[in-house]
Amino acid sequence: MVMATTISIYASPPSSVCSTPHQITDLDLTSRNLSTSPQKLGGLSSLFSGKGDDFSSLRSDVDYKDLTFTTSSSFCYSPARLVGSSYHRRESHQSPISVFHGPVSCSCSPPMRSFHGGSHRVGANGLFNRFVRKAVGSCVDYELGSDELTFPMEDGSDTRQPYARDLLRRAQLRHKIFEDESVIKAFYEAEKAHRGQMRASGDPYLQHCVETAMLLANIGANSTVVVAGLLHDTMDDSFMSYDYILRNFGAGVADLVQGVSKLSQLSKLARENNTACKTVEADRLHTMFLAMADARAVLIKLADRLHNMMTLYALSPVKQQRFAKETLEIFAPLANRLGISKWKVQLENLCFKHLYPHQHNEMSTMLEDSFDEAMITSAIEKLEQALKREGVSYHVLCGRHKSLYSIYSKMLKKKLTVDEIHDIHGLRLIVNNEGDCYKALGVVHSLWSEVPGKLKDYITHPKFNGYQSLHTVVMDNGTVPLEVQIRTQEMHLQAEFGFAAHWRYKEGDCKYSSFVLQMVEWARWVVTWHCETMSKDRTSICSSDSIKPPCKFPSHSEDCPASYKPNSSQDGPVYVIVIENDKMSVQEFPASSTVSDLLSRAGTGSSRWSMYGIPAKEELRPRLNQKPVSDLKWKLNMGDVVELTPPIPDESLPEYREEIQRMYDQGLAFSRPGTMVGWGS
Ligand SMILES: Nc1nc2c(ncn2[C@@H]2O[C@H](COP(=O)(O)OP(=O)(O)OP(=O)(O)O)[C@@H](O)[C@H]2O)c(=O)[nH]1
Ligand SMILES: Nc1ncnc2c1ncn2[C@@H]1O[C@H](COP(=O)(O)OP(=O)(O)OP(=O)(O)O)[C@@H](O)[C@H]1O
Repeated sequence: MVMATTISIYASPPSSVCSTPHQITDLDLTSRNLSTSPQKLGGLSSLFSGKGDDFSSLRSDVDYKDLTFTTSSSFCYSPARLVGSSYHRRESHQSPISVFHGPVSCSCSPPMRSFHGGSHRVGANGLFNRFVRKAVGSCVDYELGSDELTFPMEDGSDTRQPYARDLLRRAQLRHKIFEDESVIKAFYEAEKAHRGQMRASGDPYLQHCVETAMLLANIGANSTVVVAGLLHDTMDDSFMSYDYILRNFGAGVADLVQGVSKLSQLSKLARENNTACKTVEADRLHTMFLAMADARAVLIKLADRLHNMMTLYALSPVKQQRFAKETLEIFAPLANRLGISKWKVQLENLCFKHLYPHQHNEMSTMLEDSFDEAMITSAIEKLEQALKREGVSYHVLCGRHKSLYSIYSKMLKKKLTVDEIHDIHGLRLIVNNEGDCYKALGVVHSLWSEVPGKLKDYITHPKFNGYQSLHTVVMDNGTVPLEVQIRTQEMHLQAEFGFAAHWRYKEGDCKYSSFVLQMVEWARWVVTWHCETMSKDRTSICSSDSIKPPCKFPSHSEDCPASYKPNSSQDGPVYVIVIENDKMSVQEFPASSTVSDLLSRAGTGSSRWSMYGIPAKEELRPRLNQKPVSDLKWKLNMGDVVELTPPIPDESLPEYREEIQRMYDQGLAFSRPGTMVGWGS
């Protein structure tokens, strides 16, 4: 739920605070934090003032407020930084009215013509599409080649769809990017594409598109990503084609929408097969998602999933469970890898609530009083003043509440009671140099009493992975433990992007090949680059050699080892989805493997040769991305889907023949004389 904080000019994100005298340079696209920055906020400030539907049990649950890019999840406050900051500019775009909650009012609802539920893909069958288009009365024919927009752009002139105008106006009040010409154009295209479609919640489908785009806008995504966010479902759930999007919005947007569509298909496949419950395969899926699509497509998919999770109540309990499981296993870790910990926290807490309602309730009740935002903000103020008094300057001072799910996981993992978790409240201080780390530690210990045995000096004794920081736990008001982490900017960047990166620390990095590590690093940079903080802060970030990206951003040089591009030649493995006997698996193959290599691994291992002179396994009749494979030397690419159809056993052949004959006869009976129906097309 949303918490009001007196000091947050970030319109009070839920559970964190932050103060930065100079400039926030970290790239943690995180969550619920409070921070203070005397000079400039590097973090985003675009905020929602709305809040999650029924997530009121705890403030650590979803709220739509900020998705700050600031140092790990922070509430930021500082009088100085208000002046001329980008923050200020953005804040003026905030509105107290949420576009997200509650259905669009009845008076302006779109016409109901719902055919939602199936996915009618474009291009697979033109005849079929035209038929369905007619049948469902879709008002748009995307294959006609019209580049013209069929909606009036002028405000007020689109009298046909007042609900849409209303939705757009509300979105514009919340974020300036919705006034961008390309975004308005995309909005109306999405409206046209989804007209008449409703969500299970009863809301117009368009609302989901806007909410997805809004989530993206709030983490600072640029207009290309926001436009693609608005159109993200058009290829799957309407008849808009890749070419149409290309003509109207350019290749950048069309590729992103196609990327999201592919991710949606894979995710559906994985969900139906419960693939993600196997750790190894879930891990391959994360990697595959990042590798096969532009990292920004993953970002859009994550926003889409986050909004779907926020409205999960509208689905049946069975579906709720399925979505929540997949989200916890695939999407929350992806958000973590991309450094968007605000989304990760929201996704995890929502999954927690749906998958373990009993434990969630218990923890919510137990921690209701502990999640005291005022405590963090006052601790920050206290430390800020003391640092000023002692002449210790700093970059960032921020705080956060540990999320409900993170507390629960830590209790399980370390077999602790809630009272034994000392970092439910945490502060992080980023200073200029090592000497200041120790000075600041002295200041902290002079303000609060130290909990014996909890001081850790990872600066003098770095962790094996290179992680450096000072940690201490002190007692606030003599009763509440407060963890304080103190580090330099370089140490912080190492902790976010280097070998000691937080996602690896959380996941345990030993299992990753350098390929995966490079890819995640690249994806994080891409995502960050396309969001606001990165473009502002890259100079200072790149000043540290240890975490310097291998070449100049945004584009890597051709020979850069970290320049992962989908389908480019890579030494790393490829992950391929194999569907055999109706079972899906995610398999790893060395780079440059072929369909033939896959076949040699598949099946039950018959080594006999068929009458055509190819091994019997080729009788598995492989289909690659839905097309029969004609050349077994075809190279496998990341994210390929290979279906293997087992040979028809000899004894079943007569039965099959009879069945085919029956279908054939029926087909002829229903068709016009001389026309073949269903066969040979
Ligand atoms: N990025 C990153 N953060 C780390 C790493 N190690 C520790 N941290 C951070 O530091 C916090 C405390 O770590 P430690 O002081 O080592 O504490 P611990 O031994 O894990 O046990 P607790 O005191 O129960 O948290 C963690 O919760 C992380 O936020 C690391 O390798 N990488
Ligand atoms: N003391 C702190 N002050 C500010 N931010 C913190 C602090 N400790 C962790 N964070 C940040 O909060 C986010 C959520 O971390 P979370 O509480 O889930 O795990 P953790 O504390 O890092 O690890 P663990 O649960 O293993 O102790 C991360 O971005 C992390 O960097």
